[in-house]
Amino acid sequence: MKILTADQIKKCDSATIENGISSINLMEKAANACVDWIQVNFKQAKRFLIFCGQGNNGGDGLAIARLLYEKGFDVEVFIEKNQMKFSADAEINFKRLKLIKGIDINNFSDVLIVNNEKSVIVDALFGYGLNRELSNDFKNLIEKLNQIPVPKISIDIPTGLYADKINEEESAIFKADFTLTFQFYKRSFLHPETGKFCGKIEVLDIDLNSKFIDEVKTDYFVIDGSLIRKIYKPREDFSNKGSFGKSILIGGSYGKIGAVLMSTLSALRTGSGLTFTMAPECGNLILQSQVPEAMFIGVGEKYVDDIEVQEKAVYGIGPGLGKEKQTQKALFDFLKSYQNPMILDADALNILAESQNLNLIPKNSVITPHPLEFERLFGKTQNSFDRIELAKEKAEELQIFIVLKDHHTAVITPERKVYYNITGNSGMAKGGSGDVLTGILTSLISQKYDIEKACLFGVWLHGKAGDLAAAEFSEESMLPTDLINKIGEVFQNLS
Ligand SMILES: NC(=O)C1=CN([C@@H]2O[C@H](COP(=O)(O)OP(=O)(O)OC[C@H]3O[C@@H](n4cnc5c(N)ncnc54)[C@H](O)[C@@H]3O)[C@@H](O)[C@H]2O)[C@H](O)CC1
Ligand SMILES: [K+]
Repeated sequence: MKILTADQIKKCDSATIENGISSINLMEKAANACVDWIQVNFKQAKRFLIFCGQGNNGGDGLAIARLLYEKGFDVEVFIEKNQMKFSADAEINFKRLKLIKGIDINNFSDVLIVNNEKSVIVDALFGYGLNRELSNDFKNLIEKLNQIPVPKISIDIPTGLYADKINEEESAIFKADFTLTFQFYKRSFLHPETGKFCGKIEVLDIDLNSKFIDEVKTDYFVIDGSLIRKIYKPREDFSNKGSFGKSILIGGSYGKIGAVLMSTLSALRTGSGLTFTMAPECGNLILQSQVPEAMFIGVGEKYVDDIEVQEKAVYGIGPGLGKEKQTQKALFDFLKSYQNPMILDADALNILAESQNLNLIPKNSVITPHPLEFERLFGKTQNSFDRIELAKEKAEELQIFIVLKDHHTAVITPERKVYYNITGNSGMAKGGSGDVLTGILTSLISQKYDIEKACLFGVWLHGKAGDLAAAEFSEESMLPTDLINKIGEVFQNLS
């Protein structure tokens, strides 16, 4: 799914309106989509307190108020009465609302303490039109609303957030439990500093012009299920273990054998035909007993001191590797003698960061840093939006894929495209999750998935398996090994 800027969404609205539907009917459609969702998800609610701005986001709110009232809910509307300068469509909806006797129209300043547990606050103050910091009046209102302990729904965007950039520090932002957004994810929903205000996101289809959406150029995408269905290749009949590639997972050191073990198991569960673990001898017994399907290649006693080059294999290097001098030398010797794409993770990235010898990374390789590893490799940035911009530069310069791990992991391609993943949960923020991802990616690439597609599929699969593990064990209790055991269920649901 494409992600558009506020400016592009505005153009998309115009293209939709030019092609038949009037702007007031488009607003009605948007409001109806919200009300349909609210009716299903807030059946028990009695009273909706709807806060409306004067632009089209406010217009949506005014229409939602009318429609909810018609469905039998109690509705109170809050507006800025002292200075009413509605947009044309908001004005029409305001007039329609005034005709209804049963809806109280209050001033923002009339908001009282709401302690009715069946009340819901709806934020329709500003949407993608926000283009400067909020005035103090709005800031105070938002701070007051944020304190009220009832469920909160934002229409299109939580007020105070921009669609596509980060806020100034200390901005007031409405803290939603649910954001009902029209047609597209907005970039701000996907970054940690801003996304935490959105709660659960529901994308509501309002049939915006599909020709415009197909043709509009963007570097930013969300990885959704329909994209994955196009990427997934069911296994062919009449195949053998040689048909599904050879994965070699390199890592482990004394005390950190579990990391490479988890990568190995993940590669197997993702379908790798032949799977090897290249690790120090101290890991042999553990690996052979825990993962008998994998083959063991001993390189060193307590740490990796050599990397063997094998034909037609895909290498995933780094989990539990450590940074011993000999290990560093082994990695550099390997990178100097081997030019095929590989997956580099964890200590392999830390070793590269310390040497700053990043040109040794073979073209089309995949690196999987978390934000701190990214910083060690490429330097500090001010915030996560800047980090993505730097990643685009580096992916292009080095001609590699960067899988930037975060709450919403982003895949950045050498062509500077950015794909945000929306599967996964905070139960995956635990040591070992990254090792699992390395195994999954190595396995998919060894099965001849195109590298970009392997990255998109891999991060999505990882998150999806994590969601299944959280559903069974809770986010607190789920382990990376539970996630590995759910990979199969994700494949079952795909086929
Ligand atoms: N395709 C869709 O997504 C549809 C969206 N709809 C809704 O329309 C809003 C966008 O409406 P717009 O009138 O362009 O902007 P806002 O309501 O967000 O803002 C109004 C207006 O306010 C001014 N402004 C900007 N920043 C500030 C500020 N800090 N303080 C005061 N005033 C400010 C500026 O001039 C804005 O234009 C979208 O989010 C949807 O909710 C349609 O209803 C259906 C199709
Ligand atoms: K809003």
